[in-house]
Amino acid sequence: MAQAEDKGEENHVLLVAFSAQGHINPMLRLGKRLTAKGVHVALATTEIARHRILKSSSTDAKAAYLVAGIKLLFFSDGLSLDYDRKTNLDLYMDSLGKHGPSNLSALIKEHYTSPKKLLCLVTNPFVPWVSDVAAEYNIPCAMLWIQPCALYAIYYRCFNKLSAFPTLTDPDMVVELPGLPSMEKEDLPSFVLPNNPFGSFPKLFSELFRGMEKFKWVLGNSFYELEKHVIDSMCELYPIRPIGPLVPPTLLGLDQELEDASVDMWKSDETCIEWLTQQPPCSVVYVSFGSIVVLPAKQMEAIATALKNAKRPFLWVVKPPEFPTPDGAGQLPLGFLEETKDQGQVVRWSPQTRVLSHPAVACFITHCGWNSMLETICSGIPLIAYPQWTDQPTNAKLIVDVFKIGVRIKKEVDGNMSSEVIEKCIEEVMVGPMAEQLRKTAMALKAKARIAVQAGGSSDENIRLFVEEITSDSREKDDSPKVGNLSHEGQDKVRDKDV
Ligand SMILES: O=c1ccn([C@@H]2O[C@H](COP(=O)(O)OP(=O)(O)O)[C@@H](O)[C@H]2O)c(=O)[nH]1
Ligand SMILES: O=C(/C=C/c1ccccc1)O[C@@H]1O[C@H](CO)[C@@H](O)[C@H](O)[C@H]1O
Repeated sequence: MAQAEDKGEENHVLLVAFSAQGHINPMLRLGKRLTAKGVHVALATTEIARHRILKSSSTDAKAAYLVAGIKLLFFSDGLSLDYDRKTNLDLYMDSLGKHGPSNLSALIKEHYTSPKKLLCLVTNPFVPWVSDVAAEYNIPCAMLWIQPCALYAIYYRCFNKLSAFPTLTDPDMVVELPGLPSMEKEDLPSFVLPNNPFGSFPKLFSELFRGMEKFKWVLGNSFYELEKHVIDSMCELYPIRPIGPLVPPTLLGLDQELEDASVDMWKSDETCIEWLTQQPPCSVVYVSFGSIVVLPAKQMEAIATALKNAKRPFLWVVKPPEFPTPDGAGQLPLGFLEETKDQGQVVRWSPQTRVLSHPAVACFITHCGWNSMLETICSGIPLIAYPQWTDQPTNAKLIVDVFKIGVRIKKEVDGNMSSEVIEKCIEEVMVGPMAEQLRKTAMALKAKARIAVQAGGSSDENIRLFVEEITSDSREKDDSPKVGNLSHEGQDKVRDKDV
């Protein structure tokens, strides 16, 4: 097994990621941007990720430990590999918070001849305790915020009690925050609502956002031109430096960088690319709810009926639930595959970034996971939002009212979606003046994303600044938070490159 021994070299950064598909990959892509600037990078995550990566046979054993020059290291979250973490979320987060720090600390001792060789640790929001491990070794700590900067601003204000949020006595209040549109309760992240059933997340975020001084840098997986108002709104509080979008280089037109830094936790079904190639340009409705969401049977039925009635080619990712339940959640309605065999394809896991950038794909029905959204923005196609939990409701609000690149499936009063509403949304984004406008806006955002990551673009400049600061000798002399963005002057220069 390859190990992250430092072989006496200087300039190491250790990234620490929560073990989820949508958390590890943006961290790896940040790692790749750092290695490109001469930094040695390793990524530590929990054993459950190793287990999943090895099980997905598209990743061979060797690749499971080395990705685009980044070494992967694993530590235990204190639970057995077959434990149902998703159903017992609070217990999982508790165990990770209890066992993670000492196990990560042991990993650092084991893999680095001297922790002093580490320029910094970079963590993400679900493992905020990494900053305490960094402090134990006197290493500075950065956080990669892996959701929109809007979510960073909302949580910061909510958990520092800087603005009013819904309560049990006033559950329907409208939230007004600088740099963001007015938000009703269905637009807010589920973790700030009084009926949120997962107590571990408000506890985790409360500790994180009240102790932000532990992070010398906050980097964001977004780009300035996408979220400028909300990014600017955080300048006076605790600034966030956007360095994204952290998506595969092929989606960004970075042709000189062919290799992506990512892992697959499930084996993707490549046959759908062949199928897409047989479809007319801009005709296919792509549907996926990401790696975690499992839709109730009733909602699966509504989507199935809408796709059938829309009479358009579709590609639907139906990922079998890890722990199936007798109520049919996450399962296709009986007979659907047979009835639609000439109309569409169903796969268990798709090569999503290749799908989104395929000329046959017209739009994406999505749960609004932030990685999926960034990948779609970089592909320049419109979205149909059907958010479920966590950041997704706010991401849906951004799609419709801020980025203006999609529509949202409105829920019925019982909280379900009707097949008629889904079908209407499909028509809205496929044909007519609204569809045309959405597509135009989506293409313009795609162009802005590309400019942000190119040499001299806003995100590239923020990465350059970060590397300059972590590698400069200032560590001993200056421990103050380096949380500022580019100077306004610098930001203005970058802004002038707006398309
Ligand atoms: O069939 C699929 C579905 C999803 N993904 C990838 O899985 C990630 C999902 O992350 P996201 O933040 O969108 O949602 P999550 O799965 O974390 O809820 C994205 O990078 C997708 O490209 C994929 O490769 N194939
Ligand atoms: O937030 C998660 C994963 C949560 C999880 C998984 C397993 C057990 C407990 C919790 O994943 C997604 O991350 C994306 C980036 O933060 C986000 O945009 C998506 O909405 C999440 O689904």
